[in-house]
Amino acid sequence: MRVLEEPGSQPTATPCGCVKPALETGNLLTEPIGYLESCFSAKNGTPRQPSICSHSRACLRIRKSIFNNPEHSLMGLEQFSHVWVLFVFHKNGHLSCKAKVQPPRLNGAKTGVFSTRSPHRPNAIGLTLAKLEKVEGGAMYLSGIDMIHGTPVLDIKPYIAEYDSPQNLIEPLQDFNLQNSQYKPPNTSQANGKTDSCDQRQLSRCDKPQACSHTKEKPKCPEDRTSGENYMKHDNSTKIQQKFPQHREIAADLGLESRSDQSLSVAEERIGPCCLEKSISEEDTEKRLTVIAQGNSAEMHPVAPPCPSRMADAARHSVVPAWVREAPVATLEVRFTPHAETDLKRLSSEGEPDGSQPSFKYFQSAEEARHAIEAMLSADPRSVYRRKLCQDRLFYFTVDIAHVTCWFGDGFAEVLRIKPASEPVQMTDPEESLVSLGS
Ligand SMILES: C[S@@+](CC[C@H](N)C(=O)[O-])C[C@H]1O[C@@H](n2cnc3c(N)ncnc32)[C@H](O)[C@@H]1O
Repeated sequence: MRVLEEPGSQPTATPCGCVKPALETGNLLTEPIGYLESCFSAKNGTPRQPSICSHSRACLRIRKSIFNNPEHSLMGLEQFSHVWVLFVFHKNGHLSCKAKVQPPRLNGAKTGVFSTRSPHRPNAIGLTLAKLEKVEGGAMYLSGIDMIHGTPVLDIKPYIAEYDSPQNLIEPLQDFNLQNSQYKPPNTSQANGKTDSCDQRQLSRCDKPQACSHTKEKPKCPEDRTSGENYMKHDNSTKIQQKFPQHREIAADLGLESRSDQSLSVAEERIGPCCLEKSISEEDTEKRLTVIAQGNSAEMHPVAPPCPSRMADAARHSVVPAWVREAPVATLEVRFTPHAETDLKRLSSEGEPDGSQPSFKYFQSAEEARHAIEAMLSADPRSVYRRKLCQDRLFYFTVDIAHVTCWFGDGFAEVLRIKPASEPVQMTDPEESLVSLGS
């Protein structure tokens, strides 16, 4: 194997004579394409991953200093449902990082920084998969985010399941004989030595059935999502998980359905939609999976003898260490005191004098705000330190215009008070106006 020599860190001179950090050395000078307007104003209480709170919303406006016509850069993006957001953890406080970190899920134990999603890494770059709600001019509206207000965004890329998810490989692996490693081409065009080009793959999404029949889902034509009216109040009821209702039922049948969606997604990811379908389509109704309850998590082991398709399924699905799935802390029950309930109602009706319009900037209703608060708290947003040593301390966070005060007891979080956020969010980019949170 060729060893790559580390290039010198000398800056290179461009033809025009100016000195720029060299791309070749990886010394990239970044310039944010925009600064995120997010419903989270501070790190405290912000979900640790985007999947935790589907109602969390944000807007990204492409800066005019990047493109004269920002809307040109977003052309075509509205045809995608999800985007990767690359951003800077600008509120890390410092640049240094450690080789080993303590992710909250490991409850104090250490692991290598590159095996985690820790914000503290050599290059403070974050990666979030967000739902793209709408594109409007030079702005895109996102949901399911875990970044705070003012986060500098470096890049946006469309999420393409066919490229980005092992579960969605274009070529089914059923014909891949794992024992003799002989690959049988799945169709004639490939048998002729031709493979689909990237462009063909993309175009085929709408025109013809996809090769992978995992989800039994009909391919969808992208709808024009530029025309919606008000993004921030967009109906966000369609969740990705709803694409697999049959899997939900089966998982429930297997005793995996839980109050949160966590165990189910574990089931789906562990054995995959294909396996789940197979386990009931076979006449033998004996459960082919053993469910071993471990605390609040469920682990599944296939007990049937491995068959080629099962092995192919295993090869197709991604693998993660157990600690990622087995949260050391239970999902918390979230309660609101009567006082907090009243606060929430008052806050949501303060927008209009007659109380007809909610005053939230990102949430559509008090109910949605409530769901978001529940989602954030049930995932226990406290640091390991706080969880272990400051159990009895009050916990505060701000989401949208709500400043939430709560406390944690054994297995629950209780919201005590919700008042209007008083601190306006500091702007990161002075040239551009961001949505200001707070009153
Ligand atoms: C664990 S990181 C994961 C981010 C991303 N999904 C990833 O995997 O790279 C998410 C946490 O980063 C913190 N965070 C979000 N935006 C930040 C920012 N701009 N600067 C520093 N920390 C931030 C919040 O505390 C949030 O809970």
